[in-house]
Amino acid sequence: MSLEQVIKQIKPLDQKIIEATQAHLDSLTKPQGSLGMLEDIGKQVAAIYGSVKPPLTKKKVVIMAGDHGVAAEGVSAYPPEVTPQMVLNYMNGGAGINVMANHAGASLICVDVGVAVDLPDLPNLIRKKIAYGTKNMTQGPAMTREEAEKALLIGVETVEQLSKEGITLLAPGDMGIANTTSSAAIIAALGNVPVEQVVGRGTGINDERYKRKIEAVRKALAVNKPDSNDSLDVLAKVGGLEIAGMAGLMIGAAVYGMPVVIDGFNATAAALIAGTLAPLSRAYMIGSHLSAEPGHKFMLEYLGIKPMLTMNLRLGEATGAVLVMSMVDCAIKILREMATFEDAGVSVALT
Ligand SMILES: Cc1cc2ncn([C@H]3O[C@H](COP(=O)(O)O)[C@@H](O)[C@H]3O)c2cc1C
Ligand SMILES: O=C(O)c1cccnc1
Repeated sequence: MSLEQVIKQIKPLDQKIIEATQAHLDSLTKPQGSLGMLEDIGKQVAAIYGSVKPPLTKKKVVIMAGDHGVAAEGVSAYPPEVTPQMVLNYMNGGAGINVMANHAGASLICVDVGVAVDLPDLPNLIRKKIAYGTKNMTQGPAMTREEAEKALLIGVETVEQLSKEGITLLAPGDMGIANTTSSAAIIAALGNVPVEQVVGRGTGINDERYKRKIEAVRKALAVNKPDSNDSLDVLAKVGGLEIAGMAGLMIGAAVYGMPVVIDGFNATAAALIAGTLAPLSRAYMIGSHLSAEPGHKFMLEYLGIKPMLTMNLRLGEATGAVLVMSMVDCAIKILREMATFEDAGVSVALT
C-alpha cells in the first residue's frame, strides 16, 4: 500500500464518545475539571479506543535507529559508532530507556532503518535497513524521496504487527548520532523559525561544535531549499531515516487506533512530519515533556501539543514518553474506578 492510501485510512475521533466521557468525568467525586490534563488524556484515549471505560494499556517502546551523514561536520559530542553500540545496549537491557520502560511496564523493540554498519540477528531487533546512514545534508539531500517514504512505511508496518500482538499504546524513540542537527533543520524549514533559535547543544557540544552545527543547518537549508509546503520533501532533504521511521509509527498509530506518546526533540520532529502529512494523526498524539533543547517549544507550538512535564530531559530514546505512559493508565483508572457522586452519596455542586 502507498503512503497516501495508508493515510486515507485514518479516522477522526468520535465526538460522541468525547462528550460521553466528559459527562462521566463530571459525574465523578471531584470538583468539575479538577484533574486537569488527566481528564484531557482520559477523553482522548476513550475516543481512540471507542469506550468511556477503556481497558488498561499494553505498552511498547519502539526505538528507530539510523545514522546521519551530517555527523561528518563535527556537530555531535559523540562519534557515530555510538549509534550501533547503543542498539546493542538496548538489546542487553542496559540503556536509560530499558530501565524506564521496565518501570512503566512497557516492552521494547528496536528497528534498524539506517544504522551505518551491519547489526547481528537478535530477538528484539527488527532489521529493515534502507541505507547505511543518510548522506551529508550540507552537500545535497540526506535521502531520496523514495527512501524517506520507505522508512515511513516501515514505521506503519511495525505498528500493524504490534497491533496484531495486542499492543495498545506506543512510544516511538530515537537513536542516531547527529540527529538533533536534522531535527533543528526540520523545524527551521517547516516552522520558518530562525536557525539560531532551534539549534541546541544536543549531546552536550562545546562552543566550537555549536558554531559548526548552526553553520551545518544553515548550509543544509541553503543547498537543499526544502519546500515548507511539502513535508516529505523536508524529511527527505534534511531529515533522517529514524525520524522518518518514527513519523511512520505515528501515522501507523492513528491507522491502527492507538494513542502515541510524543517524546522529545527528535520524536517531535517526526511528529511534525506525521502531523503535516496526515493532519488527522494529530488527534492520536499525546504530548509528554518539554525537552531542554531550545527548539522543542517551537515544534510543540506548531503542533498544538501541550507538554505535561518539564524535567530538563534531553536524552531522547522515548525516555520522556514512557513517563507519560503511566499517566495514560492513571487517566484510564480514573474513568474505570472512581466513584460517582450518586454511588458515594456525596453532595453535588451548589447552583
Ligand atoms: C550514549 C548516548 C545515548 C543516547 N541515547 C540517545 N541519544 C541521543 O543523542 C543523539 C543526538 O544528539 P546529537 O545530535 O548531539 O548527536 C541521538 O543519538 C539521540 O538519540 C544518545 C546519545 C548518546 C551519546
Ligand atoms: O529531546 C531530545 O529528544 C534529545 C535532546 C538531545 C539529544 N537527544 C535527544
